Amino acid sequence: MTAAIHLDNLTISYGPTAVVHSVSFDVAAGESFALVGESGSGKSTILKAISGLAPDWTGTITVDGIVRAHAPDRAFARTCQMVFQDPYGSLHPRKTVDTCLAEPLAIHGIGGRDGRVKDMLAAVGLDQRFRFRFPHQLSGGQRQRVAIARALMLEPRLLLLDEPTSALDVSVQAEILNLLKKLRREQGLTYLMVTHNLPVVSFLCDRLAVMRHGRIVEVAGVDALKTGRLEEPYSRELYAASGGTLQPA
Ligand SMILES: Nc1ncnc2c1ncn2[C@@H]1O[C@H](COP(=O)(O)OP(=O)(O)OP(=O)(O)O)[C@@H](O)[C@H]1O
Repeated sequence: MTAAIHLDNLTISYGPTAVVHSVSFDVAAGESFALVGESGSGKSTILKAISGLAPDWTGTITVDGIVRAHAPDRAFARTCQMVFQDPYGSLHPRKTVDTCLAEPLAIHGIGGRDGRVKDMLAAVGLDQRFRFRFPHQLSGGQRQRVAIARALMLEPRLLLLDEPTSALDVSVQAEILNLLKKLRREQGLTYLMVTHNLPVVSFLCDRLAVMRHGRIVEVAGVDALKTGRLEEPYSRELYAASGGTLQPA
């Protein structure tokens, strides 16, 4: 089976500095895969390179069977979308929810605007009365629902999720995690997700890669995380720091 995401020997730089070094992994279609590790280890940079926001990379990036070029690629947006940590920053402050959701359809010349906006609001659990509000008239959780709805407007098969709940209050985090779980099940989505939060990985992911200093230290199934049986010393350190009880590797 073709991997939904295939990264081979991926090295990513900002100017003269490489921050991700020779990273390789596959994410299967329908899988939910997490990147975890300390701050600055290069997790977000991997998502940015896949989505075209960090263009200085070498190696191979294949998404849904198509090898990514370095040039902008409009068709890519219909396959794969990114959701950012801060929904306030990612939504235009002077555009209503309606405009924000309809925009991707207009850009890609897709019809059925009204029906699709209404359906997508319902899919992310937002009442239709939110349709003509502006971002500042929404709560943080509602804004993140809008950001997720916008990402799904073009019916992509993959979502790149960059700390999608870490800017939210704890009580709201659970709602958004439940929503992401439901959407993945209903729409057969593939997730590649960056998070600091190991309980989030246990809840939402099938496998994880642990990163440190721009390299992958370990790839493991979520069972190894749930049972405290990660193998590499750094992964075990990270797990213990999050309050987990280690078992023999
Ligand atoms: N636009 C940029 N220009 C230059 N350096 C950058 C840029 N964005 C990130 N970096 C650097 O690249 C490295 C990796 O950053 P990245 O954001 O990918 O880490 P991360 O693992 O996602 O961290 P965090 O968990 O804190 O978000 C860091 O050293 C960071 O300072």
